[in-house]
Formats: sequence, structure tokens, C-alpha cells
Amino acid sequence: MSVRLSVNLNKVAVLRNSRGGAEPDLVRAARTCLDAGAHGITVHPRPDARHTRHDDVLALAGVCRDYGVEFNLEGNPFAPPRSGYAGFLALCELVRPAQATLVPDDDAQLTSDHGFDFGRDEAALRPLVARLADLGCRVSLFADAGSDVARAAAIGAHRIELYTGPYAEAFAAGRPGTALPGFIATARAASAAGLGVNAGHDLSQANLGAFLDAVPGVEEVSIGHALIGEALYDGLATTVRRYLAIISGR
Ligand SMILES: CC(=O)[C@@H](O)[C@H](O)COP(=O)(O)O
Ligand SMILES: NCC(=O)COP(=O)(O)O
Repeated sequence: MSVRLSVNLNKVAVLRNSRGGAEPDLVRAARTCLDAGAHGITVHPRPDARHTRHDDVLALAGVCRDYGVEFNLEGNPFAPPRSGYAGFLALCELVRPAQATLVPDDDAQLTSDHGFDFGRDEAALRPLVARLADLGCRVSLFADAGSDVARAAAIGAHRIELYTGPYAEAFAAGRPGTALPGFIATARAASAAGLGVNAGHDLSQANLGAFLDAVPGVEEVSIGHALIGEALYDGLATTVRRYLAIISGR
């Protein structure tokens, strides 16, 4: 089966939030992506609500239900709730996303920049993963290349999402070969442990094909920042179709 594309709409929310109104409209953006053939929608609401917000999560979960596609909700399960942010687990309980991707970031980070330390976080993750699985979510854990992904399987996760930021940086520097072996080995270890493999962060039209050619068994990529930026030049539907052309048959 070929790789699936989930479009992350956080950056559409950033643009909307910059003026405080309703445009650009996330639901319209989601429908445009799905009409163009995207396989799902991802959002990563942060406790400080700088990107997608509580009401966006509800609306986009509804769109994905209508289309019969995967809604992938990302977040830090350890971040406490606060005004305007119910907390990751509470959001999952509310909308029951097809996939819940747990990411260990905090508000101080500009964006996600590392995966879990599975040894350290194992005891805390285990009951959360079990609860999410009980809700019917596929549970994916954000993972660095080189991390102990066999422990992610022992924790009860269904998939890992490889944090591809270091690959994107190496690619941009003209040295993708320095990063790829770690991703290849980690993807193999995940598959051997019975985990599915997702990938995301700073993937783009430029670097995606080489990643998928090298790293075995990737089932889904979630792409936002580059895709929304490229859409400024070429349009959202056209850009989604270009990503689909890159992943098709891989
Ligand atoms: C887990 C991950 O890599 C993405 O969710 C990323 O954090 C989204 O990027 P933004 O920082 O643009 O929301
Ligand atoms: N999980 C990664 C994601 O959703 C999008 O990351 P990016 O393409 O915005 O860097």
C-alpha cells in the first residue's frame, strides 16, 4: 500500500489568528485538501492556542468524519489544561480522533523538536496510551531516529512517528546521507517490534521523495509548514496533488 498524506493545517490557523477573524477558514482548507485527494487532516493544538484551537479541533474532526478519512490529533499528553485548552487527553475523549500522536513538546518550543525518551517516559505513557486505545484511537508516539522504539511497542503504541527535522536539515545542507542511516535503522527496528511507521516534520516537495526511497515501511507522512508555504505559490489543491504524485507508488 502506498504512503498516505495527512495535511497539517496549523499554519493556516497561524495566518487566521494573526488578524483574529475567521479567514483563512480551516474547514474550507481541509475540504480543499481532501477534495484534492489528501488522505487525512492533522492538527497540533498547543496549550497557548497559537495555532489551531479547541473549536478548530471539533470542526475538523467533523469534516474528517463526513469525508470518512483519518483525523490525526497531535499533542503533548503531559501539558496541563488551561483556559481555552482542555488538554490533549480531554480533546481526544471529545472527538476520538482516528489517530492520536503524542509529542513531548512544551510551550517554550517554537515547534516540535524531539521525540520521547521511551525509557524515562515509559511509566507515564503506558496508562495514557491504554486510555487512548480504549477510546478507539490508533496511538502513535513521536520518536527520534536512534531511539529505543522497541520500548514504544512495549508501552502499547501502535505506531511511531519519526521526527524528520534532522533529516530535513541534513538534506538542506546537501548531506542527506548523514542522517538517513539512523532513520532506516529505526524504521526497521519499529517494524520488527510490530509498530507501524509514520514520519513528519519539515518534510517538503524537495526532500520527501528521497526520504521515502530510503526509509522502509513508512505508512503515513504528516506535512504542514512546507506544504502551506508552497501553496502560496501554486494553490492548495495543486500543492496537495504534487505531494500525492511524489508519494504515489512509493
Ligand atoms: C509533531 C510535529 O512535528 C508537528 O506537529 C509540528 O509540531 C507542527 O508544526 P507547527 O510547529 O508548525 O505547528
Ligand atoms: N507531524 C508533523 C506534522 O504534522 C507537520 O510538521 P511540519 O510539516 O509542519 O513541520
